[in-house]
Parts: sequence; C-alpha cells; structure tokens
Amino acid sequence: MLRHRLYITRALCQFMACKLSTGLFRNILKTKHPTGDMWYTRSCLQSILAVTMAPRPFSSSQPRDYSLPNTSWSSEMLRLYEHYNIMCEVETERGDKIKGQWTRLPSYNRFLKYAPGGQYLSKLLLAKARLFTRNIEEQGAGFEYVVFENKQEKTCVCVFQAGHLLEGPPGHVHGGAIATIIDSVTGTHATCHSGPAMTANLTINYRSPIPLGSVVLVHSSLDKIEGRKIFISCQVTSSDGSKLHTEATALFIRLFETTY
Ligand SMILES: CCCCCCCCCC(=O)SCCNC(=O)CCNC(=O)[C@H](O)C(C)(C)COP(=O)(O)OP(=O)(O)OC[C@H]1O[C@@H](n2cnc3c(N)ncnc32)[C@H](O)[C@@H]1OP(=O)(O)O
Repeated sequence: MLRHRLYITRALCQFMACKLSTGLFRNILKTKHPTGDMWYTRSCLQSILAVTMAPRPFSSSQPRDYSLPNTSWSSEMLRLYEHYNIMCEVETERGDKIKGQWTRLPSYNRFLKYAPGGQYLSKLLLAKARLFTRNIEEQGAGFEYVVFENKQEKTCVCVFQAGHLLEGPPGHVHGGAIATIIDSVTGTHATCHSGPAMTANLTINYRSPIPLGSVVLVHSSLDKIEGRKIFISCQVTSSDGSKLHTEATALFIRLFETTY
C-alpha cells in the first residue's frame, strides 16, 4: 500500500513539474511507472489527481480551522457568523437536527495538506507554502473570514473583517487585499462546485472604500458554466447590505474534464 502511494506521489510530481514547463494539462503525457512495465497517460494521471484532490477539497481532520471564531472577531463579525452558522443545521418537527441549506467551509493555512491524500504531496511540494490569506498568525491582523456555501442557490457568502496589516489608503483596505479576498472566495466557490480550478480572469470595479477593521460581506454567485469555464460574479457590501463597496466578475477554468 505504502509502495503504491509512493509510486503515485512520484508520478504526480513528475506530472506537475512537466506541466509547469509546458502549460497546464494541455498535452498528452506519458510517465514511466517505476516498475518499468506500465505507463501513466494524461487521463490516468487526471484520475489519480481527481481522487487525490477532489471532489471535496476539505477533509474533516484535526488541523486549526481558521474559519472558526477567535478573540479578534468583532461583535458584528460574530453576529454575522452566527446568522449563517445557525442555518447550517435545522431542526425537524420531531426535534432531529438535519443539515440546512448552508454549509460552513473550513479553512486551513494550507488546504493541499488536508485534502484527501494531500499529506503525501504536501511533504514533497513546497512544504513551507501557505495559503496567502491564512499566513498571518496574529489573530485579527490580516484576513479574518469565514465562507458559507449554499449549494442549492449556487451562492457563497463570506463574512470578512480586514485587519490593520491590510491598509492601503490611510484607514482603508488596500485594493490588492480586496482583490485577494474576492479571488479567494470566488475560487473557493468554483472549487467547491466543480473541483480544482484556477482563476483565468478577474475584473474588479472599486465603488467605495472599505474602512479598516470593518466587517463586510462578500457575495459570490455562480452565473454559468460552459465546458471547463466557470463564470462567477461577486459583490462586496457593507454588513447590512446598504452600501456597495466592490463589484467583480471572475472566470475560472476547471483543471479536470471529469464532472462531479
Ligand atoms: C479550496 C480551494 C481554495 C482556493 C482559494 C484560492 C483560489 C485562488 C485562485 C487563484 O488565484 S489561481 C492563481 C492565478 N491564476 C493563474 O495563475 C492561472 C494562470 N493561467 C493558467 O494556468 C491557464 O491559462 C489556465 C489554467 C487558466 C487555462 O489554461 P488551460 O490550458 O487549462 O485552458 P485553455 O487555454 O485550453 O482554455 C480553456 C478555455 O478557457 C478559455 N480561457 C482560458 N483563459 C482565458 C481567459 N483569460 N479569458 C477568457 N477565456 C479564457 C479558453 O479560450 C478556452 O475556451 P474554449 O474551451 O471555449 O475554447
């Protein structure tokens, strides 16, 4: 079993290194199996990767989940967290708890490590790498956020509190930080819906500045899917929805042809 995993890991590394130099997932790839009597084709490797990383990018194992409340969260952040979290579970007439329309998506400092099978890849591939939005250890200093998904409505909402290290214009959030949270939320949405995907295009209109330390909502809506293309639109609003801060559209390209 362990040997089998090692073969898969080695093949994956060769595959990724090859793809980095030739463009993602474009050409037929043949990688020799270590035993010398078998060849991996692109579709075979895609299947391995699909099993390794998809359809669920998150597993329920033990690491720190950054999407859970911490002491830096303001009362408004906690209120909105509770507002959505309570809808993740509903009570039936018989008093049973069942899954609601919303799901809270856990978030780690490196999701690859905690994806099914990802711990093997994680040891070999840039082991110190961290998800950009989760790499500031000081609570409340950077991106504090939690994403909820509503599969039925094909939407996600993110409750986002911007810390003091995200300053751009004095007292307000940097445009790059806003782009980052939009990319992260829409990217998470695309990945949850369709499996691993990368941003191909992100178009942003900044409508009104976001005060540092304030809590805003990032709404992500899946507009349409055409083949491997996933079109998403996004609005960042004040926490009561009365003020529009930012609008964006994003195009993600699904990395695998497999449908989930
Ligand atoms: C749980 C996970 C949490 C993750 C949260 C964080 C999310 C963060 C997401 C990111 O930030 S990803 C990093 C930033 N993005 C990149 O670095 C991507 C760089 N670009 C690429 O790697 C490739 O261009 C890409 C994978 C996007 C597409 O390459 P492919 O070779 O797989 O696709 P191809 O070029 O064959 O295009 C497929 C289709 O998409 C279309 N397309 C590709 N790029 C496009 C583009 N930029 N604009 C419009 N259409 C585009 C293309 O025309 C074609 O359309 P048709 O099928 O209709 O012919």
